[in-house]
Amino acid sequence: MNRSLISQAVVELRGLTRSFEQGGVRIDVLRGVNLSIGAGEIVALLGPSGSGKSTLLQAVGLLEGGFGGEIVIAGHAAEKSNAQARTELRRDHLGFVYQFHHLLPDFDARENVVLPQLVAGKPRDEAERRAEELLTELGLGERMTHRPSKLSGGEQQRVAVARGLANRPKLLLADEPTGNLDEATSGRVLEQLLSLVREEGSAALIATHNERLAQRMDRIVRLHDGVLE
Ligand SMILES: Nc1ncnc2c1ncn2[C@@H]1O[C@H](COP(=O)(O)OP(=O)(O)OP(=O)(O)O)[C@@H](O)[C@H]1O
Repeated sequence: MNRSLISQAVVELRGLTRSFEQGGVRIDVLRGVNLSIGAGEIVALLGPSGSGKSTLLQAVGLLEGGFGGEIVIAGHAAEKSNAQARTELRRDHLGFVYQFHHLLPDFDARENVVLPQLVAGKPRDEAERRAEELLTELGLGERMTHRPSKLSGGEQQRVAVARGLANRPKLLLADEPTGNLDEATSGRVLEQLLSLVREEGSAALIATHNERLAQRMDRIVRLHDGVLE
């Protein structure tokens, strides 16, 4: 990676560790993970089941405590921040897409993309324009007023992608974002996610089991024995 990317890193992990107790046995899942992701860089996170991909994404997403080491988000030392500051870092810099869409069932597709923007303080008309632009880009122009239950699995995940990007995050975190879709749909949705993330200029860290699609990203990192290789 060149120097300009390092200086603009959206996330830097230094010596990240995490252990869990299972049945009285301590498991060291992350054993000193180092990672730097530059602005606009799309990184595939690979590793066998149980290797700690979700745990790593939770650390970067500032969703849980209990980690050792340093987590720097857009130049801010997150592991030293209090809960309020971490919430602000999450809101201002990070977007999320999960394996299961987690859309709000009582709201239509557009409103699901509008709501996080309102929470971030954007005026409603602007938030609606942004939601419509993203959903149209993802081929959901005709589906904006559908509730999640009236959408296919692939459509639901595309709405979740739009929601994850709605606040123009510097970094999109995606944990097997198409893991619950059949292979053909998964491929199409991941293609769309990648092209939209590129267009938007966000960086992304995407956990996936799909080696073929991982090859299309800027870089592949692999979790093995608790470290990245
Ligand atoms: N809250 C927890 N308490 C105890 N053990 C946990 C907890 N969260 C994760 N683990 C353990 O940490 C290890 C890594 O889990 P993680 O979900 O991060 O792996 P993963 O690579 O995302 O797996 P998969 O590809 O199957 O989703 C597993 O052994 C898991 O059982």
